[in-house]
Amino acid sequence: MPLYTPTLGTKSPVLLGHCGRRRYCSNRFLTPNYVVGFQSVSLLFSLQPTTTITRQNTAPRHMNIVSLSKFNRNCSFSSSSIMEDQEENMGGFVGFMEPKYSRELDVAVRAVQMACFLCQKVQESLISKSNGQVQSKDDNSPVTVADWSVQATVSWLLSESFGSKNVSIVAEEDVQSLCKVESAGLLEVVVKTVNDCLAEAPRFGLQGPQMALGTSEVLAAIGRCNSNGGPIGRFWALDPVDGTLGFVRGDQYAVALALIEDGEPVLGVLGCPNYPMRKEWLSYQHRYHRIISKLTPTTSESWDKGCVMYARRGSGEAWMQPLLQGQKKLVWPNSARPIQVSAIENPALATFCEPVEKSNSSHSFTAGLAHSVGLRTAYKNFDCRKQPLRVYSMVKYAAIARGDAEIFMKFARAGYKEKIWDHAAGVVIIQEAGGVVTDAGGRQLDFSKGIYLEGLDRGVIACAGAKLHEKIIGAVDASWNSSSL
Ligand SMILES: Nc1ncnc2c1ncn2[C@@H]1O[C@H](COP(=O)(O)O)[C@@H](OP(=O)(O)O)[C@H]1O
Ligand SMILES: [Mg+2]
Repeated sequence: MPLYTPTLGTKSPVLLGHCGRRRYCSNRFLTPNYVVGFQSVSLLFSLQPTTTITRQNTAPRHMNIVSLSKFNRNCSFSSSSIMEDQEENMGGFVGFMEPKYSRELDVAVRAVQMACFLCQKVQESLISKSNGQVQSKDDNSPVTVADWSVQATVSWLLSESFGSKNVSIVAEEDVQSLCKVESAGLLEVVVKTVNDCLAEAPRFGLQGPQMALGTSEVLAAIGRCNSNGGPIGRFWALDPVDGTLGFVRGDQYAVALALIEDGEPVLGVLGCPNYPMRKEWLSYQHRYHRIISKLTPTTSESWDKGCVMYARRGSGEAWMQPLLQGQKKLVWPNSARPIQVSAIENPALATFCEPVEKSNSSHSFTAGLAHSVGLRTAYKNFDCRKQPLRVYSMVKYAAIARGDAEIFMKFARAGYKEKIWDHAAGVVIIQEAGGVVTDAGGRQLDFSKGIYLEGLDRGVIACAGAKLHEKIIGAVDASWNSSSL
């Protein structure tokens, strides 16, 4: 049986079990059925799957807590001993039983952590050097540096981890424009940015290159992301910097990575470097966050920490871990905690979010919907006008998954085709956190038709629960014909 060995440190895999929907082992989220796992695997095997031993706080440190309430048949077993520092919380996957895609999820989360680290550095220099005056993406601007560099870095890390022959990636940037003579300066900065980031790989539990990558290797890594997706086999969908406008404005943006197999997203990882811990701060500009952070003592839960959310299809769990700070080393599970959608079902109590730019989604149409179902809206900035929560990028998906908002709606202008990398990671995370994501016709988004969400009916609707979802779908049907969309 395959044995998953964590990439971090010299310690052995963890012996915690994962057992179906919402039964994860975590000190903070204990479920009733636990057994004590011992270093002796034969002893553990001798226990019946239904055996229940209540967890005792006095359990010796060399023991671990293993939930055997339901063995997942897809799991495999490892005979390795226990990591003490991983006892606290498993953060989504484990070594003792190895659910499918464990290794892919491990590498993806670490790679997104690194990508966020890279983006933070670029965004920081953007804000400090340009005083907010930044060029658009097409003009060899610093944001382009982040886009290219994240794509190269993630592509290189995935290829190193799984072998380039086994890795197929669909991503936003294509390599041609970077190969032009006039892009030589930009390419130089990208190569440096990628190497600076990859030099930190061991800190994130991944292997970096032995020598700095040359220009051709960086271009090759970017160029490898040329898959067209499709219905068969496995590919990664990457949006290196989602919410470009948010990024250049020093506001919200996300790094989104999903693994799609046979047309279905099976893993979703969303890095949200500016995701505030308080939802009210989502609609503030970055500069307000900076002021607030100076006034508010920084705690481990502070807004500027940023986070990575992730989920595996069918696990019934979604997780959030903070971004790695300073020079710290990523020790799994990196204080991960489970996240869940909000329990609010009453539209009058629900908050809805949507894109900041009305060119990306019709604000007037969603305002009509909000009114017709009686949605509450969030207060924006300091002016107390009632507004929905308008946030750049897939951070909106993150807000639903974490329970900070209940509804996300996007209705692009007619003719605009949504791309798979703008949704795949968020869909898995929301669904595993307990939410619902469909098009406005109530159908699952179709990730099997290439790079676009072909056949999307009108718009995307994500909700914390089925009741809210049903109401929104009904409201769309009722008002669509009279809309200008
Ligand atoms: N006219 C349009 N209508 C709808 N979506 C658009 C659009 N133009 C760009 N987008 C997509 O919307 C994403 C940003 O989402 P949001 O508006 O929610 O912040 C963009 O991602 P990138 O910023 O990665 O290009 C892009 O994929
Ligand atoms: Mg995008």
